[in-house]
Amino acid sequence: MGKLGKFLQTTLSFLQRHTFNVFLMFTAEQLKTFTQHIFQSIGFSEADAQLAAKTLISADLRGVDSHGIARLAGYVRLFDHGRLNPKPNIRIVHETPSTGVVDGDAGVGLVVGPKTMEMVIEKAKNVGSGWISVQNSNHFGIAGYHAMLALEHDMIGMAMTNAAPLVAPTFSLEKMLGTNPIAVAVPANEEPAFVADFASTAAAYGKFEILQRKNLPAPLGWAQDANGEVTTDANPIKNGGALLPLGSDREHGSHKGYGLGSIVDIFSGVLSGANYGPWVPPFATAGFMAAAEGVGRGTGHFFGAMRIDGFRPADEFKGHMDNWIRRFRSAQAVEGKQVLVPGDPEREIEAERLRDGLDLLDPVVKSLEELGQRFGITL
Ligand SMILES: NC(=O)c1ccc[n+]([C@@H]2O[C@H](COP(=O)([O-])OP(=O)(O)OC[C@H]3O[C@@H](n4cnc5c(N)ncnc54)[C@H](O)[C@@H]3O)[C@@H](O)[C@H]2O)c1
Ligand SMILES: O=C(O)C[C@H](O)C(=O)O
Repeated sequence: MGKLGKFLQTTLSFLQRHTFNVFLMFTAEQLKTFTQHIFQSIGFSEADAQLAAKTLISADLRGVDSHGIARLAGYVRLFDHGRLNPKPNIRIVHETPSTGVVDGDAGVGLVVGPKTMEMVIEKAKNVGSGWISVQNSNHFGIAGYHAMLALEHDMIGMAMTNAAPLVAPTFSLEKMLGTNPIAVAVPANEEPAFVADFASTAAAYGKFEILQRKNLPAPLGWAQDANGEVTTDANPIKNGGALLPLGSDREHGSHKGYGLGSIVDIFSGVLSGANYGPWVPPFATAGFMAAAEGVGRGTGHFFGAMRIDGFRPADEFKGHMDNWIRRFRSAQAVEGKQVLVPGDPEREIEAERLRDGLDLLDPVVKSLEELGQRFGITL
């Protein structure tokens, strides 16, 4: 199709959406194809664009709306600012049989992550476990996607990353850490896997972005203002404030969230030679693109895989995981509630969204339409 044809198609789709308001449900496949084409438009190979799209849309499918296609424009902004290499040479630069450092060559973490997971899984196959710290990467989306890649190999998977400094450690007025998530995926047999995947802060920054899109305040305990006082500001960073570690304040255990976020930062940044703490380059948050002078290279991640049969026969372990999961789910619950196991909510949403498609908020659709117009791609 010529440029004019593409322009007309994109414009028609825009008019249809806004005139009849009928196209707000999307299938995951539709979003994946659109995302792949956008990544190809900025120079990704077809295979890398496909992989990046699969990683990104896994968030939308799992109900993690903060970290899916809503962030696509952000990744393109990284490219526009010269921070994202569309054709990276992702390679091990230092290793032992079980450990190593990968240089992400300024690629997107959505691709660096799964490729590094393949390397840790290979190491685990050979020597029982594999651990790789990554330097010179960019934002990798949801940590859970990467950790879960180990499951089909009867391995426990782990993934973590450091991120833009938006978080004030306990008693700090300065933003020193990212929202630094941790994911651990553990296989079971009859039951679906245990997948814990969360930021080391009271909430991921993406949850603030959702509140901003909906024009809603933030719950108390998520952020502090410029003076270190509690705030319900859904845009605390713009106004000089900061996000709070898991626990929110010292009395409720923020020192532990601060500790967890620091462990992630040290494993991902200091161990690999990436930037760490306040030097981690910003992601795509509007207005925070300029990278502070670095102490390392790019953003850092940390990945691990452990072979279950390095500990005990895999079937025996997975049988006990089934038992663990069932017992926790059947714990007596408070009125009107049910005890869940990490991974349960996302799996339920994924089944629904695969069946019914998924809805996107208007500002997200608008950002996709703008990308579509720019690159002549129809959503
Ligand atoms: N790439 C980055 O820089 C970055 C930074 C921060 C967060 N993230 C991602 O953002 C996403 C959201 O993070 P978050 O901190 O907002 O997560 P969250 O607070 O929504 O917690 C999600 C986790 O809690 C579990 N869960 C939810 N309800 C539960 C219940 N009742 N019982 C037991 N478990 C339950 C879920 O299964 C999941 O493991 C994650 O996927 C994370 O990896 C990425
Ligand atoms: O947005 C970031 O800088 C990090 C992360 O994706 C988050 O939502 O907390």
